[in-house]
Amino acid sequence: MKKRIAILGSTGSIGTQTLDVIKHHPEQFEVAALAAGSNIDLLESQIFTFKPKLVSVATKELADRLAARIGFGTRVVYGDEGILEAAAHHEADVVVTAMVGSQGLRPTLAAIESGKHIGLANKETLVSAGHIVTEKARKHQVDLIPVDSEHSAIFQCLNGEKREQIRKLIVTASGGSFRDRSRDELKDVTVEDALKHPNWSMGAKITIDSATLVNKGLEVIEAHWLFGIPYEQIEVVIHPESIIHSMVEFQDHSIMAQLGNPDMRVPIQYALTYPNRLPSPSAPLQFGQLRSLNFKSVDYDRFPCLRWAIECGKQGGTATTVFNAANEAAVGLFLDRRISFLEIESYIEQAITEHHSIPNPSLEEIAEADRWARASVLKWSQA
Ligand SMILES: NC(=O)C1=CN([C@@H]2O[C@H](COP(=O)(O)OP(=O)(O)OC[C@H]3O[C@@H](n4cnc5c(N)ncnc54)[C@H](OP(=O)(O)O)[C@@H]3O)[C@@H](O)[C@H]2O)C=CC1
Ligand SMILES: CC(=O)[C@@H](O)[C@H](O)COP(=O)(O)O
Ligand SMILES: [Mn+2]
Repeated sequence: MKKRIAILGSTGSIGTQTLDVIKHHPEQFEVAALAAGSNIDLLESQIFTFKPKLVSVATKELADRLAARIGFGTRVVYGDEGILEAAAHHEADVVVTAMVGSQGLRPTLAAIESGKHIGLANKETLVSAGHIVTEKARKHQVDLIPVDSEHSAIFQCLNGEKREQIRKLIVTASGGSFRDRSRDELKDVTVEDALKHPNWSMGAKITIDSATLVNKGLEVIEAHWLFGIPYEQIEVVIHPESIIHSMVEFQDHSIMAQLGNPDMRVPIQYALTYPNRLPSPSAPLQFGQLRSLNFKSVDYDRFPCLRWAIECGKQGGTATTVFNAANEAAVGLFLDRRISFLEIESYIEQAITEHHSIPNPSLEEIAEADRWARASVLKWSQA
């Protein structure tokens, strides 16, 4: 029987690559539901190709325009309710969370409550509310299968290993668009400069996060929640080639690594086929053409956001919620060219400094902390 997939964020980088994987294995997968924001042109062609039962878009106006263009086979819904409906669609077995930001939290929880296994790309949900998401997944007995390349690598390295025998997780970082620039050289960098990731082609927000190393901070927190490993046992190492996607060191100092070309279709496909594997549309790694693999330790003064993320993770409660929301707000302002690149860091620092973390927060407390951080960053940027 085919596995039925719902994708939240089908028109983005992860969403389109998920559909590419599905297209390569029509005998294995079918699409039950898609949710997008406002790119209804692309969504229309996805509906034509994959024939989902339900699609969701951001607004009623977009839904009406889309419904007028397509036939009757696909129901069109919209807004917050629409995406929740897509997340909980009765014909979906696996939901791929490929939206950006903590707005993915409620749909992810809705999918878990409906018993769907999660292909988790939307790392911000775990950063914002890791204890709630993981506890709900445990209660509903659903798998949180990582899509993020580092976490997929760790997940693959851990196959069959005992958690208590892990010495540490080693998360690799490319260093992002500005890895060869000093802090002084970062003052006047442009949005275009920041969007040039050395190895990966990704959506705008995560590409900026890579440049500040916020992405690596989010990933350390994500690893903590996904694998239940204390922060003290998670190390970040700079690996400029992005060929080793991450590693696990065991008690006996043996290290397992997962390697491959930087192509997200590999971890996406593994999340869909787990525990099995299928041939991949990605290009295989050619060792003969690899010149070298390099590593160096992180300079936490050069990249303070990574240090703050780990500190917030150790603090727990709403500290990571605020770290994440302040970053989302600041990156949005940077992409809109309303603040400079280095101001992203300043606003994150201000937000985590002013916030008093609430331990073991409820969903409402998380929503309130998230709102506070966004509103504060906006206010500070206008002062
Ligand atoms: N890109 C990558 O390689 C990787 C991404 N990730 C994570 O995956 C997630 C997605 O990233 P990425 O694919 O790069 O992001 P993109 O910006 O490329 O895509 C975001 C998607 O979310 C959709 N969206 C936006 N607003 C809404 C809304 N209100 N309701 C429903 N859908 C909405 C967009 O729709 P539309 O365009 O139609 O408005 C789009 O489909 C992020 O959490 C990121 O950190 C993790 C590892 C790698
Ligand atoms: C593809 C992926 O998983 C991204 O999160 C990627 O890891 C970004 O690379 P860096 O954050 O290491 O620059
Ligand atoms: Mn990653």
